[in-house]
Amino acid sequence: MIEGKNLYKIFESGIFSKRKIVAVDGVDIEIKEGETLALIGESGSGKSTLGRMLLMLTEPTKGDVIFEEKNLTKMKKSELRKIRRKMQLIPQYPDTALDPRWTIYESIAEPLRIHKIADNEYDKIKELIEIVGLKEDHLNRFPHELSGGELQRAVIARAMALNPKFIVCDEPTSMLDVSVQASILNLLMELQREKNLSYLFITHDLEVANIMGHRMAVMYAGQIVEEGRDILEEPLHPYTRLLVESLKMEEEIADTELEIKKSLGFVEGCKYYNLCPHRSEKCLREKPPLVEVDKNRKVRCHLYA
Ligand SMILES: Nc1ncnc2c1ncn2[C@@H]1O[C@H](COP(=O)(O)OP(=O)(O)OP(=O)(O)O)[C@@H](O)[C@H]1O
Repeated sequence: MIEGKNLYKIFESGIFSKRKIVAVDGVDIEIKEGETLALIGESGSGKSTLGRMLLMLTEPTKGDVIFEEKNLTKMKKSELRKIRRKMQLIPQYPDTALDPRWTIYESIAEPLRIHKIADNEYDKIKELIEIVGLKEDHLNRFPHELSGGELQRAVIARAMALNPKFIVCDEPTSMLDVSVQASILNLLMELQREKNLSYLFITHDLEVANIMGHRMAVMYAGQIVEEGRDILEEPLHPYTRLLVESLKMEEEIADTELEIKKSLGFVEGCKYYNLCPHRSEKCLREKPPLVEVDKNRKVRCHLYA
């Protein structure tokens, strides 16, 4: 469905002495219909640049992008514009994807208007926000009046407006709380099942990559160093092995910290519990509220609650 062949992107920076940055260094990549390829790698390894090249938002320095058997790199701008509606981007920061001066309704309506779609615009938009789990009431709000999770749902609704076939999800949940993250990942998986979407899912989180990806590709310094299924169970490249080992170490550290906290009775309750001469059972179990003892003084202690 979409393929990148021998893709390179070389950026030039600096005004006087031009410095070349090889962001993507000869990548071959293929994503099939209904498939998610999870792309992992550290910051600066070229993941976003590769994603943007597949969408032709960043022009490749060299190489080809083939989408539904058409070579996008050889297309005229006018032809490309028609194809673009089938390819969308869900970015890391949902607030940058929506105009802060527009209501959510206007933001979702914009692509429909540009592509002159939907006679019954309101019904179409209402249907879209219901699909992503928002309510009609959200439509008249501005982006700053929505939570991070709601905002990302609105961005997904906008991306879905033109019935895309391929979506680059660029760290779509990394700015969200863990509980909200899970619901957005579930929504993306549901949409994929219903609409047979293909995703390039960019993340630096191995666990998220493992949940989302049918296959995984590991990127390092602009190159794909390992690709395939079950990579985390049996990593081959030394860099992938290092990533998997650090994940295991992080999990072990988190488990140990939790055990220590539990043994100290610190999981909930008062942070000063261990040292406090006035501690009680309640202090161990319940986090004390910050109470106003008089007009000029507040204290976080159960003795005053
Ligand atoms: N427009 C640009 N001009 C110059 N250099 C750029 C540009 N965009 C990206 N780069 C450089 O290309 C390299 C790859 O950047 P890219 O954003 O693709 O990495 P990434 O893996 O997505 O990182 P992150 O996870 O932090 O988003 C980096 O060295 C970056 O500084």
